[in-house]
Amino acid sequence: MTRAGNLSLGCIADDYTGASDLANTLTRAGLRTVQTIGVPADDLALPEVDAVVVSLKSRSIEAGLAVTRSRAAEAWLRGRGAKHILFKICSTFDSTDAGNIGPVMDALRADSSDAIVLVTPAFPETGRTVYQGNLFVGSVPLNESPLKDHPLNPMHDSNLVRVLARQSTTKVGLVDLATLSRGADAVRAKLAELAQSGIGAAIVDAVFDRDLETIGQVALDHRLSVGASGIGLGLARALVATSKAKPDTADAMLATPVGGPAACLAGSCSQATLRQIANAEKVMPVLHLDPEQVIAGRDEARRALTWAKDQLGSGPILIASSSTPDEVAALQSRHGRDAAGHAIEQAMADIAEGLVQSGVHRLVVAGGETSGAVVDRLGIPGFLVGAEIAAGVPVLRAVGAKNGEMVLALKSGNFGGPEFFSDALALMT
Ligand SMILES: Nc1ncnc2c1ncn2[C@@H]1O[C@H](COP(=O)(O)OP(=O)(O)OP(=O)(O)O)[C@@H](O)[C@H]1O
Ligand SMILES: O=C(O)[C@@H](O)C(=O)CO
Repeated sequence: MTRAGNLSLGCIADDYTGASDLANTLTRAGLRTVQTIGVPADDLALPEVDAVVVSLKSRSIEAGLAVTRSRAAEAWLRGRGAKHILFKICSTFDSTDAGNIGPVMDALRADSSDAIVLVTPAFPETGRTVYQGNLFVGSVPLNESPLKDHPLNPMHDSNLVRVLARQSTTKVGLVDLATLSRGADAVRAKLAELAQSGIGAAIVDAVFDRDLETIGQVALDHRLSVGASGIGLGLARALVATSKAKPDTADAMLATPVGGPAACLAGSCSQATLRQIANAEKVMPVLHLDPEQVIAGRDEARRALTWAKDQLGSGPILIASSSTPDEVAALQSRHGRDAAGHAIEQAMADIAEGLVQSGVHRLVVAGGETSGAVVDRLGIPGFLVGAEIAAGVPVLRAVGAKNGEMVLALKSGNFGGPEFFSDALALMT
């Protein structure tokens, strides 16, 4: 292992599951990639890589703090030679009018001196496409998708030009699909025209991977871009095509099994996760936390750990806090959105810590904020990217962890097929 040196690509992800989604995409496209948790300490030994994804937990924190943390990550990545930085946001543009996509983009743009920033959350492999600036989740606009009921950032507007303009100090424009279809030079010309008229950020339409390839080529002319794994794919393909990075796979680094008991934790309340939990009930013991009791104190986490210790010898288990949108809304109206979310995240972190102390070294976590709380508590500094469980969700091998060898899967709430928990455990040997 050597220190990461001359990076082709530096990435700052606003949550941990999003970071592993991006690290997965970059790895599959041929970039040797490592995911770090927070800005790495100087003595963290990292393998020789093309890309580093610094995972932050900055999606739902106060905007000023998100800016400060993102800038610290930016400084570290630029210091390792990264010429281009991708600020990785959620493919469903998770944010509020207070941020944090706009404020972080504005700060990183000021640092990069780019006249205009390309922004696209499109990730066609998972059904996220952008047309005329409107984000679609599968066949429906964002504001009609399950994201309208998100516990932390309900999305009520699918027009990203408007959404981003409300959060940013710059004017926001659009590069539409018709321009994209005319190729990289047409996109360059459109961006120059927008920049000329004082527009500092452009939502870029993308429906197919070929659109992302065009966007990736153009983005490399700039020092900063903003988007989800789709633009990561475009950037990676452009870097590999121009031989700025060597095609490789991380599989060789990840060969040795970890073994031992396995557990799953679900804090995501997305429709996809609720369905995956229902299916897991058929194949493993599932404990549903009582969210009221979680908020009342730490006894609920202790109850869950006692239950888990009795079960772990017989096979994998799942512990879930997840509830339906109506139940989430009722809990939030009694306790406040942030207080409820924070208490449940900390209970999940308590449970994860107890599970690892009981010998669990294979852990699946569903939900970005939930994964952030868990990984922080376990003190894991970084991950190598292994096999792909589902689009956007790889097996992760911890590096430099104080708890010894561990494999994890950090699942974005909306990702994975109906049998995700079993699919993950089958690959996490
Ligand atoms: N029963 C519940 N009632 C209210 N809030 C809950 C409940 N269960 C979990 N939460 C909170 O809801 C939030 C879920 O966010 P999280 O990021 O973990 O999942 P997600 O948004 O579905 O995933 P992603 O960000 O990857 O799309 C967390 O703050 C979690 O603590
Ligand atoms: O882009 C996505 O949808 C995911 O990587 C994510 O960030 C969800 O939290």
